[in-house]
Amino acid sequence: MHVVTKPSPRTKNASAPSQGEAESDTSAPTINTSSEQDGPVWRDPLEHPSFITTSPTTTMSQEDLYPNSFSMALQSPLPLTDRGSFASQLEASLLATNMTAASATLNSSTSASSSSQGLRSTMTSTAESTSMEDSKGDLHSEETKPTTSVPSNSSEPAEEDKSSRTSTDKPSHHHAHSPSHAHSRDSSVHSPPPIVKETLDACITVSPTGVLQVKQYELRRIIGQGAFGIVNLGVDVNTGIKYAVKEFSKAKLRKKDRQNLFRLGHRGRGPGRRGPAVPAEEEKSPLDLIRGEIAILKKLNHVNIVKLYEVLDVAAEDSMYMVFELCELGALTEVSVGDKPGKIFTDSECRDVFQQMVLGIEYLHEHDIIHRDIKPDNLLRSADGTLKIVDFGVSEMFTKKGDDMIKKSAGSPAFMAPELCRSHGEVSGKPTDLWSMGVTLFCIRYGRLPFKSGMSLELQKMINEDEPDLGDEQDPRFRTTITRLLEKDPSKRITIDELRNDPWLTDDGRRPLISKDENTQNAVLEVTDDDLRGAVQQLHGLFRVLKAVYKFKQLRKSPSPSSRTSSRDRREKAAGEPSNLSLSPPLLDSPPSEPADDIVMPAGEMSDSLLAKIDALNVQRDPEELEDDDDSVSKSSPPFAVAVADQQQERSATPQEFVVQASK
Ligand SMILES: Nc1ncnc2c1ncn2[C@@H]1O[C@H](COP(=O)(O)OP(=O)(O)OP(=O)(O)O)[C@@H](O)[C@H]1O
Repeated sequence: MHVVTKPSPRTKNASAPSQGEAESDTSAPTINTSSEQDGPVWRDPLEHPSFITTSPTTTMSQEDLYPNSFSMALQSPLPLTDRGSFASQLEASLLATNMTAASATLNSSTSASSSSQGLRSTMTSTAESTSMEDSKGDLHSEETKPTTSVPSNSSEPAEEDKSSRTSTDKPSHHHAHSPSHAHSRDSSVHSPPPIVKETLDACITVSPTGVLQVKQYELRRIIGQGAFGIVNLGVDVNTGIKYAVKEFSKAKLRKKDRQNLFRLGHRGRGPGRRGPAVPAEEEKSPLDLIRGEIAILKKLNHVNIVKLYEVLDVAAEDSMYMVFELCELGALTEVSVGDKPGKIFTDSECRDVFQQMVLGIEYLHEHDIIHRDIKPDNLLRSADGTLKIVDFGVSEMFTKKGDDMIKKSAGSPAFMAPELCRSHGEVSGKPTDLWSMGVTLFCIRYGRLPFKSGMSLELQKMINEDEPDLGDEQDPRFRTTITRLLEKDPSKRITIDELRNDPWLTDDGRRPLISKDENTQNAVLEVTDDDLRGAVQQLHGLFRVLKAVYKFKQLRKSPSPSSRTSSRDRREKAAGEPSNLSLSPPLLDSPPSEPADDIVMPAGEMSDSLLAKIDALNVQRDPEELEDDDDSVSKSSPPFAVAVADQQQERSATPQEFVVQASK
C-alpha cells in the first residue's frame, strides 16, 4: 500500500532533472558502474575518519580519502585519544559532541561473501583497523557489482513507479559544481528543489541475497548511528544512485515526543514554535513525529545544505526512513576530546570550509531558520568536498520575519553560546549559530575546543567568562575574526553580513563570497501551517477508515504493537528466511475498487497464506526489549550523546548498547 503525497502546487512546477542529467551530474550521488577502473570512485563513508569511533584506540590512515583541497592537511594521522584518561575523555566528549555514538560506527558488512550467508549486519567497531580493511575490501568489491545484481522484488518496483505518479520527479540531483571552494563562485548555487516524496505504507522486502530493501532502496550497509536510529548506505535499485537512508525508531520518537509534550508543550523535535498543534488525544501519524525536520528540509534548496528526497513509513514495523543525499566523505572532522589535538586544517582549508558554512547559514537565516546545532559532526562533505549542513532535528523555523527568539536550549554543550548557558529566557537565535560556527572554526584551526571541561557547570562558566586561547596565532586578521565570533555579548557578536566583508574570510578581498542575493535568491517558499501539517501526508476520510480496518486485522494477527520489529532487527535475523516477500501487507484483504485520489492501492489481495508467511517472517520482539530501547532515549535527555565503554565491549555491543545517549 503506498500513499503518495500530491506535490504542493508550489513545487509542482519544479522541474527535476532527468535521470540522464542526474547521471552526468558530478555532484549527484555517485552511480555504480560495472568497472572499478573506469567508473567513478565511490568513497566509502566507513573509510572516512568521521565514521570511526573516537574511542581510545582509533587508528586509521587517512591517505586517499580526500580527493580535493583537504588532501594535504589530511596527511597527518588521525587524532588519537589517550587510553589512560578515557574516563575524563568520555566526560569531555559528552560535552563536546552528541554523536560519538554515531562515530562508534557500525560496520555492517554486506559484501559478496556475507551476502552469500544471507543478510547479516555485523555490528563491529570500525575502530578496529582489521575490520576497516575488511570493509574497504567489501566496499570495493561491492562497487564493482552492477547495482541490478540484486533483483528487485517482483511486483513491488512497478508499484513503486506507480506510487510516484503524482510526484513527477525522479530523485533530482543538484547541479554540478567544481571541487573545493569553487562552488562558492558557481552561478548555479541552487538546483530545482527536489520534490520530497512521502510514502506512508512503504514495503520492506528481502532480496534473495538477504539484503533488506525499503521501497526501491536497497540498504547495503550501516554507515552511522544517530540518536533515533541508524543511517544506511541505500542504493536505488532502479537507478543505482546512492543515498543515505536514515532509519528512525518510531517507539523512540514517540517516547521523545511524549517527553517533549510534557516538558515543552508542542515543541519537540522539529520546527519549534512553527509546529502545528496536534490534539493530544489523537495519535500522530508516524511521520508527524518528524514533521518539523521534514517541513524545514522540504523548503531548503542550497548547495551547502543536505537534500532530503523521500520519507517513508513502514506501517507494520517500528521503522521509518528519511532518504538523504549521500555525503560520501562523512563529517568534516572529529572533535578532539582528549589531550591530543585533532586534525588541524590549513589557513586556506579553514577559509574554504568557513566560507561554505557562511553561505549555508546565511541562506538559513535569511529564511528564518536557526540551525541550533552547528558543529563539525553536522558538517558533512560530499564526494567532491562540498560542505553540507545536516541534522535539522533541533532547528527552529519562524513565522514572523525578523523574529528569531529561541527559548529552549539545544545543541551540544561545548558549542553552545554563552547566552544559552546562562539564560532561561528567550534569546536571539541567529547569534547563537554564529557562536557555534566560531567554535567549529576554532576546532578546525587549532585541533581543539576553545572551552573544554568534563563538568557541565565548569564548562558553562568557561564559556561565559574565559577568553579562548589563540596560542601564537600569527594572522591578526584571523585573531579578529575568531574573537568577534566568540564574542560573549550576542549583540556585539559579528553578524553574517559583517562576515561577508571580513578581511580574513575574504583574504583581503581576494576570495570574495558570491553576493547575498545570489546566495539567497532561491527563496525558501513561504511556509504555511498547512505546509507543516502537510509535511506528512495526513490520513483522513476513507483512508482513515481503511486504516482502522487494517489495524483491526493486524491486532488479530499480532498480539501487541510492541511485537513490531525494526528493519534492523529483521535484517539481523532474516538470514535464511524466505526471500522476496513483502513484509508490509496491503491495506485490506479486498481493497476497494475505487481508491482515493492520493492512494495507490496494492495490486493484489492479502491471502491468509501470505499473512502466515509474513507472520513467520515477523521476528517477534520482546515487549521489554522495546521498553529498553525507549529507556535509551530517556537516558538521553541531555542534548548530547555518546558512547562506548572499552574496546572489548565495543566488539560485542549491540547498537543500542553503544548509545549512552543522544538526542536533542
Ligand atoms: N546524508 C548523509 N550522508 C552520509 N552520512 C550521513 C548522512 N547523514 C548522517 N550521516 C552519518 O550518520 C551518522 C548518524 O547521523 P544522524 O544524523 O542520524 O546522527 P545524529 O547527529 O545523532 O542525528 P539525530 O539526533 O537526528 O539522530 C553520522 O555519523 C553522520 O555522519
